[in-house]
Amino acid sequence: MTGLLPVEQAQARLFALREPLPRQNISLSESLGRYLSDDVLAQRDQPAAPLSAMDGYAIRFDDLPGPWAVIGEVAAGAAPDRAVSAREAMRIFTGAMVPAGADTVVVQEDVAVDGTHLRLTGDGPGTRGRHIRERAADFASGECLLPAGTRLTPGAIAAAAMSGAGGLAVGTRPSVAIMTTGDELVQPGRPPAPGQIPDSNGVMLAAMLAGEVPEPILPHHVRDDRLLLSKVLKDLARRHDVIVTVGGASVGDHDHVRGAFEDAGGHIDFWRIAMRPGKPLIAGTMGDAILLGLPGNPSSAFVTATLFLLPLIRHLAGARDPLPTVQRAPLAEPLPEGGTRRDYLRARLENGYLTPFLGQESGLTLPLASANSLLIREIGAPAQDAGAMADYLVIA
Ligand SMILES: Nc1nc2c(c(=O)[nH]1)N[C@H]1C(S)=C(S)[C@@H](COP(=O)(O)OP(=O)(O)OC[C@H]3O[C@@H](n4cnc5c(N)ncnc54)[C@H](O)[C@@H]3O)O[C@H]1N2
Ligand code: MOO
Repeated sequence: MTGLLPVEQAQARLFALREPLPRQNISLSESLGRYLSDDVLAQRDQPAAPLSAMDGYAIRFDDLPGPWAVIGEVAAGAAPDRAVSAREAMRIFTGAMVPAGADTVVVQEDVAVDGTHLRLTGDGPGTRGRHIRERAADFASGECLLPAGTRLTPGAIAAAAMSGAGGLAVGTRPSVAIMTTGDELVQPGRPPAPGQIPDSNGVMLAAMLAGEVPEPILPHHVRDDRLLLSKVLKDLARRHDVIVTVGGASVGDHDHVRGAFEDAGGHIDFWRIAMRPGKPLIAGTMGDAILLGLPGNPSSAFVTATLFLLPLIRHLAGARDPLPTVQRAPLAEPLPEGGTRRDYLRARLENGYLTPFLGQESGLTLPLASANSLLIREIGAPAQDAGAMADYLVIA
């Protein structure tokens, strides 16, 4: 089929429509899901001094098997008030600084103490340095812990906090509007008249974006009226960085999104992608706003949102790797030859094997509820046997 843009080219053109948004400073508690503007460099060694990993006694390994005189105590958060000399031990707790002179911790389960007299009753530490967290074992000052563009997960936020940061510079999140189109749509929960269906794409897209935008998005619905669509698009373009439309992207007499967008002064950058589902995808700009026009079929909307909408939002928010990661797994069953567009088959990865669903029509909604993968079939790919390796994207 001619005139269809390959997926990677379309993604590159989409990202080229606008630079990532400016940076902003935020606190760590607000940073979940944001993308770092700068590398996070450690401002300190972690730990900054050798620490005990257990509750017990700090000793010199060479003094084993004891006995020892207990000369004092050190708890987490305090500095030891003296060093440990030959045949001396200091009571120590998990996370406490190891006193100078000591090089090993013997756990309290392995000793008996009587006043200040300490003796070994168990196996003891075995090796020098046992139960001690060495200085900088986690990371050293100056080390790059998280490169710019990293998504802040709970673990990454913990590393940033431990590095000494109290806040972070991250990319601003784009403001996104979702607009559903189609006279056949009724709000979920309302009874559809003959010929009508519930609007499932609006809530689906809002849910897909939930981790990337500050507030839940309430979709706008607009009838198949070119003039009205044009007015709404113009208004949304003034107020948002990204307008996502769904439906009306194809060639039917009631498919008005491209026309209405141009009427409103928008410029279409590309239309139609060599993918199935999702062929009629539209991308364009109006001022600084980007239009992403998704096809209306539920599976087409889902797949194009996975491959274009979420990556665009991540790109604008400063992500280093905005695209979904391609994984590989063996097929549970044989696959026929690939077609003339790249296929993204709704599939399930179970026990390490990929099974595409029987129903791949893009109008189906139910497969989206049970799919956890999109199995990728390249244009014209040869037929494959069960067990052959295939590319897929994780979607759940
Ligand atoms: N003659 C041609 N017809 C079609 C072509 C083509 O190349 N030539 N392309 C087909 C392909 S591929 C797709 S995909 C669809 C996309 O069409 P639109 O983006 O214009 O979408 P609509 O026609 O508005 O709707 C398609 C389908 O999806 C349902 N829909 C729409 N919005 C929602 C929603 N918010 N929630 C749930 N379902 C929705 C709508 O009722 C239709 O059934 O065009 C093919 N046609
Ligand atoms: O592109 Mo459509 O999504 O093939 O049905």
